[in-house]
Amino acid sequence: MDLAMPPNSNSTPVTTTGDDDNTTTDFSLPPVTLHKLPHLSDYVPNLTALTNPIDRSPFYHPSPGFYLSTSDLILRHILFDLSSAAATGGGLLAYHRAGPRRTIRFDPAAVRAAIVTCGGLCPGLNTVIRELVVGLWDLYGVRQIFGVPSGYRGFYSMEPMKLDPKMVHNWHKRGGTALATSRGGFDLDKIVNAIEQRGFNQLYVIGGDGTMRGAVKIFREIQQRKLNISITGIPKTVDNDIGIIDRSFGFQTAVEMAQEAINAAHVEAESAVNGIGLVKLMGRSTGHIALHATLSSRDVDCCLIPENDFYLEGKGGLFEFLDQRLKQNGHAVIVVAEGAGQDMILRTGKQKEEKDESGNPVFLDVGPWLKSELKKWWERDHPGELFTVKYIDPTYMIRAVPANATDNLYCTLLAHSAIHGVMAGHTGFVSGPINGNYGYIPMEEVAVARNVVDTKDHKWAWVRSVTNQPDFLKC
Ligand SMILES: Nc1ncnc2c1ncn2[C@@H]1O[C@H](COP(=O)(O)OP(=O)(O)OP(=O)(O)O)[C@@H](O)[C@H]1O
Ligand SMILES: O=P(O)(O)OC[C@H]1O[C@](O)(CO)[C@@H](O)[C@@H]1O
Ligand SMILES: [Mg+2]
Repeated sequence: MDLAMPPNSNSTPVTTTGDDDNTTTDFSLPPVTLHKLPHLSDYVPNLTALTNPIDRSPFYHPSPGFYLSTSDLILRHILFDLSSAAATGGGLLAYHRAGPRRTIRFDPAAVRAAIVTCGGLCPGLNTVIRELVVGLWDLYGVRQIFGVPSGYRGFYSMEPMKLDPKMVHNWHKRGGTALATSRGGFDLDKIVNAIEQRGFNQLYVIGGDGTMRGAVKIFREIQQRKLNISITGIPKTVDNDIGIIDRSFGFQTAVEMAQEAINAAHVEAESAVNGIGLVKLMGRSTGHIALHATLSSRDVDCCLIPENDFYLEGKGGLFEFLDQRLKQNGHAVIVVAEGAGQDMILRTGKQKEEKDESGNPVFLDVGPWLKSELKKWWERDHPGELFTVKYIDPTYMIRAVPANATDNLYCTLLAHSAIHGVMAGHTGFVSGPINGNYGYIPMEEVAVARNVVDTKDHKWAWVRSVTNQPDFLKC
């Protein structure tokens, strides 16, 4: 296929030569729409402008092209069917690329950076903290770096911890977050007042969707008060439920850990007569961990996720399927994400209303419920026949471990991207990989973008073809 793209054109004509018959067809590429990236200069007059100290780094020796400018972009979608107007109808969306800028807007000697971790654990949290500290220190010469303990509430209720490279040296080898984390405790006024009182002017907020919604509020309040404070979000969620970015850090590590649980469930199930191995995995409202662990393991007979309702009884139901599987193979492995099947679990009115401290709905435990339903079914339909369900709940084990090698490298790139953007004066943004390259995405967009499993796309079809499980669509 030939592509002809004249520069400086709003709507870009493209000529494609047919693969089969050499015919040419003319299409046109729509204009690029660039997402505006907030900058301190939007509301702070007379900002400092300094040459990037990386210029003097003995390690980097910046060559032409090392520094990125506002004209360096990443397209949000890189795959198009040019013949479909809908594919490109709204224009091509683009983000600014992440990386060092020639001019920085903070004097490193005047920087007081604060790092906070919020929400649940995720492999790699400590690596991100470590790399923020080491990156600020080594790349930019920042010396005043603080950890805010225990999530958002720590801003106004606890003393910050002074951090330096020596202190964080081994943190990437530890699971959890050395700063501690929490849910709830978001009090906007108290938080921004504390930030002002402590003199923090760079905020690195590591967390999931809830954290990003909170960070947007802090960002708006900072703008409202016209403060020379830059805030950036580093997306963290073991569930991989944050949208726009390719995937969240720690997710691959969690999937690897999940596979170990599936292996154990498979061994247990195989070694019993009519054995079922049941594994519950994390995934409050998305089934990415369950899906990816199922695809990589290949030992799973049925994968149940929140995005795909299932039912137990009758034609096309789980019990009918398991009956067949046990007859064929003598064993079966089920993986269930924690948010799946919630509608089927009986709960009191009070339980329906229950929320955690951050306002997330509290789910009933689908694992023990399903185990008990399986047992009831077998006793009813196969009285006297041998049957075993081995239930494994590795929920917290998969997120409490240190990051694997891939996630560790990813965490470093995320941290460095965040630092470069903040030092350049950007604010209200999130760093993350988009189609394999790192970009800056307005925080407001990330806070509302969700990444759920699309049960109509090829990946879910792949799961179904690997497991041969029912589609659970009642006819
Ligand atoms: N809408 C919101 N406005 C302000 N703060 C919020 C909002 N939603 C959540 N938060 C705060 O963000 C923090 C983390 O939120 P939450 O517990 O939902 O975890 P998360 O960031 O989504 O991470 P994860 O889901 O991976 O555990 C909490 O302190 C919570 O109070
Ligand atoms: O028990 P905690 O710490 O509230 O966290 C549980 C939740 O955190 C997550 O790991 C991330 O949101 C979910 O999968 C899970 O529902
Ligand atoms: Mg969340």
